[in-house]
Amino acid sequence: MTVLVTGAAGFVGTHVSSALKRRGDGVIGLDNFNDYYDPSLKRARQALLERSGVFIVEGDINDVELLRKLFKIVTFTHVMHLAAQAGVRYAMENPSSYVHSNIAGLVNLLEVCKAANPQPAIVWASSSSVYGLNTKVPFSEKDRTDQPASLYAATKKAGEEIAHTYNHIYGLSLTGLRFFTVYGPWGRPDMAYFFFTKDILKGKSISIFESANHGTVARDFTYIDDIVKGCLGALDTAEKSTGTGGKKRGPAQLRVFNLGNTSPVPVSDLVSILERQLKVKAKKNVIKMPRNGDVPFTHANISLAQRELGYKPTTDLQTGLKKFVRWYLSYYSGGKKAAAR
Ligand SMILES: NC(=O)c1ccc[n+]([C@@H]2O[C@H](COP(=O)([O-])OP(=O)(O)OC[C@H]3O[C@@H](n4cnc5c(N)ncnc54)[C@H](O)[C@@H]3O)[C@@H](O)[C@H]2O)c1
Ligand SMILES: O=C(O)[C@H]1O[C@H](OP(=O)(O)OP(=O)(O)OC[C@H]2O[C@@H](n3ccc(=O)[nH]c3=O)[C@H](O)[C@@H]2O)[C@H](O)[C@@H](O)[C@H]1O
Repeated sequence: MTVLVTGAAGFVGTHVSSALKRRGDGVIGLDNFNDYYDPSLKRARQALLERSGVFIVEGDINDVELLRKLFKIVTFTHVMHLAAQAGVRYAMENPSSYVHSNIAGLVNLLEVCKAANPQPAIVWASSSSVYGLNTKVPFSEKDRTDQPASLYAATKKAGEEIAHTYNHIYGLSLTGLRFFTVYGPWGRPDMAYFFFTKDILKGKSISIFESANHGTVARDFTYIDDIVKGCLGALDTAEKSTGTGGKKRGPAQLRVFNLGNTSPVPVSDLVSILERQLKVKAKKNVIKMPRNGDVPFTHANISLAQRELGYKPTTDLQTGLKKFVRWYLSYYSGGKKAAAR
C-alpha cells in the first residue's frame, strides 16, 4: 500500500510511519510542525523517520492546493489521518485551533480524497474522549457519545459525523479509531505521564486530580506499540472506497473501533510507578479535578477491534512506562542526537 500519513511528525504518526516503512509500504508524511508543543521534538522525530527513508512534506491539511498536488503526484491507496489539535485542556485556551485542524482540516482532506481517482481508503484518529461523562463501563462503540465534556471531544465526535456523510454521499471507505490515552517513547510533552516525569526529576510539585467526593481519576493507558498494531490492522482490513472522482458507485465501508488496554489505572498509581522507576519521590498535591474538560475515568471494551482487526494489546503500564523513562532519560540527558539514532 502507499499511505499518506498526516500528522507524521507527531507522536503516533512517527511510530505508525516507521512501522509501515519497516514492513515495506510506501509512506509520505504531511505535518505543519506547529508549536503546540516543542517543535524541536517534531524535528527530531522527522530526522529519525528520514533515516528510514520516510519523508515529511511540511504543510497544513487546510492547504487545498498542496493536498491536490500531492494526490496528483502520488497515487495513495490509503490515508492514515492523525493530524489534529490534540489535548483536552488546551481547548480552553485556544478553541480556534481545534476548529482549524479537527473540523476545517478534516473536511478539506475528505474533499480532496473524494475527488481523487482512485479514492483512497481512510483510517483516522477519533478519541476515547467522545464517551464524555458516560458512567456505563467499559465503553463500547454503541454507547452514547452525545455528551462531550470538552471542545476537543466535541470536534472528535463531529469528525465521526462528518465521516459518515462523506461515506454516505461519496462512497469513501472510512475507519475511525478511538485511541485511549496513548503513551510511550517520543511521546507528547503536554501529557501527564510526560510532564510528571520531567517535574519529578526536577523536584517540582505535580498535581494529581481527584474527582468529586475524593474519587480517583483513572485512565485506560495504552502503549504506543499496541496502538500502532491497531492502526495497521485497520489499514489492512480497510475496504476500497467505491466512488471515483467524487461520484459514489456503491455502498462503502464505515467503521469505528476502541483501541485501549481494558485495564484503567488510577493516576496516583501511574505516579507511584514513575517514582519507583525514576528512583525519586514526587512532590504531590492532590487537587479536585478542575472543570477543564477532563473526565474522571476511561475504560475501553475492545472486543470489536479484537474480532475485526485482530487487535490484542500486550504491554502493561509498568512495562510501557519503563520503555518511556528509558527513552526520556536518553533523549533529554544523553543528548537529543543520541536518542534520535
Ligand atoms: N496521544 C493520545 O493519547 C491520543 C488519544 C486519542 C486520540 N489521539 C489522536 O491521535 C492523533 C495523533 O495524536 P498524537 O498524540 O500523535 O498528537 P501530536 O500532537 O503529537 O500529533 C499531531 C500532529 O499533527 C500535526 N498537525 C496538527 N494540526 C495540523 C494541521 N492543521 N495540518 C498539518 N499538521 C497538523 C502536529 O504538528 C502534530 O505533529 C490526533 O488526531 C489525536 O487527537 C491521541
Ligand atoms: O484518550 C484520549 O482521547 C485523550 O487522551 C489524552 O488525554 P488524557 O487522557 O486527559 O491524558 P493526560 O492529559 O495525559 O491526563 C492523564 C490523566 O492525568 C490527569 N491529570 C492531568 C494533568 C495533571 O496535572 N494532573 C492529572 O492528574 C488527567 O485528569 C487524566 O486523568 C490526550 O491528551 C488527548 O489528546 C485525548 O486524545
